[in-house]
Amino acid sequence: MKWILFFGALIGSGICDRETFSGDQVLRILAKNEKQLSLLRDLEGLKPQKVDFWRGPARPSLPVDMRVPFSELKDIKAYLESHGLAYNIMIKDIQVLLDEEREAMAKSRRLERSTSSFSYSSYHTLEEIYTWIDNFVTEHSDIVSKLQIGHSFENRSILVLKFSTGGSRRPAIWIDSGIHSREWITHATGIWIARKIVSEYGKDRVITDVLNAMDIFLEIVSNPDGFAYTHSMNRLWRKNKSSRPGIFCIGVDLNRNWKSGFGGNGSNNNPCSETYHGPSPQSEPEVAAVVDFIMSHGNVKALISIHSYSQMLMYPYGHSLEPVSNQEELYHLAKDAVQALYEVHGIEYIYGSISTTLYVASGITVDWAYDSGIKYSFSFELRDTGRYGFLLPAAQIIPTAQETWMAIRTIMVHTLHHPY
Ligand SMILES: CC(C)C[C@H](C(=O)O)[C@H](C)S
Ligand SMILES: [Zn+2]
Repeated sequence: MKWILFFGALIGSGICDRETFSGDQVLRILAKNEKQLSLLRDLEGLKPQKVDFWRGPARPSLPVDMRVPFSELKDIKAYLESHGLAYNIMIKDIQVLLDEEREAMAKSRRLERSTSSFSYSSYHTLEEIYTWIDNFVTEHSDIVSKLQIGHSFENRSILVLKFSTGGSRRPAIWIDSGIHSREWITHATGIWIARKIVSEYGKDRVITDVLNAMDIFLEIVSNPDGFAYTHSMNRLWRKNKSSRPGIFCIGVDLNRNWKSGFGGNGSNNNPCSETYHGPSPQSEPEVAAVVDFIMSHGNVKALISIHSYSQMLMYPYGHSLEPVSNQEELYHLAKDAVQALYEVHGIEYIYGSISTTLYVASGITVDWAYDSGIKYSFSFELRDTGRYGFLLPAAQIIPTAQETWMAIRTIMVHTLHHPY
């Protein structure tokens, strides 16, 4: 009984309230050389957290975006200045953007309730997305079904939409979004793409051909625990919510927990790091569920894993600078996909292999997919390039989804025309 009173008091006292970010800033730093990059890396994974990399230290030519808590701002700016690290302020006060985002969501929710229609140009909670999935599947039961491929660490269902016009174990395309929970634009894009697939079947020759020959699997919320947490407690949470005895910090970076290159450079064995790889490959139920599903399906021919932000389209490897065997093909396919994306709203993406375009990252989804025989494996980094970062305004959801769709469509049709 005592414990209930204690925890009740704790919650009542606001100690367990949602994290706020008043006065927190996102600094963009241009490191001139490797030494300066390592000075930035030294700030990673400290407890209490001194900085949160939104775009981690990669190469001198790529800017580093770093969220700095208000309480650390003075010290961190002094540290940067003392080491000759030039920076500018990308976001002056994170909480202002968060308040605007929450206000927009509340307004949209009121409208949705009154019109009982789902707004594709708004962000939604986990419960709203799961309800939408059930309604969507009911409405399009001729072509869509809902699969539960497992449960998250906190025992939430892990759901996948299957788009199929028949056959059995047809060659398939896998798309996932939301593996990093704070990348809200990816879930919203996934929802829009689901509706686009059903609306284009029978209209768009390309999509009709794809779905007459292949199945599409779409996992919109790949990290349900983390996503729920971004709504309830910490909007900027990236990892899952797993905890283990004796480990002080919560969560594993689900995009470092895959077998290929596990534990290598570009992942961290510090549980307090945002890129903590976990105790072993596939230790996390959210990753193990996808591995089991794809391996037992055995006929997935393309995998697309959607992240934000930076406006990049990349292919393996992340864990190595070595080119993959069909690098030429992936390069040209990425080029065509990025061109198709550009033609929608004039948004420019860069493209190439992960390790040479962004940074070395080990234990990532697309490296595992490629090494498991899925030769058309891509990772998207959606909008923007840092003006809003993970806090992309909802007004950009539909334009982002429209352009991303054209790139994904390009990859799908290439996969259809190049069976293997
Ligand atoms: C393919 C990888 C490198 C994606 C990347 C990450 O997981 O760090 C995003 C920046 S979140
Ligand atoms: Zn990500």
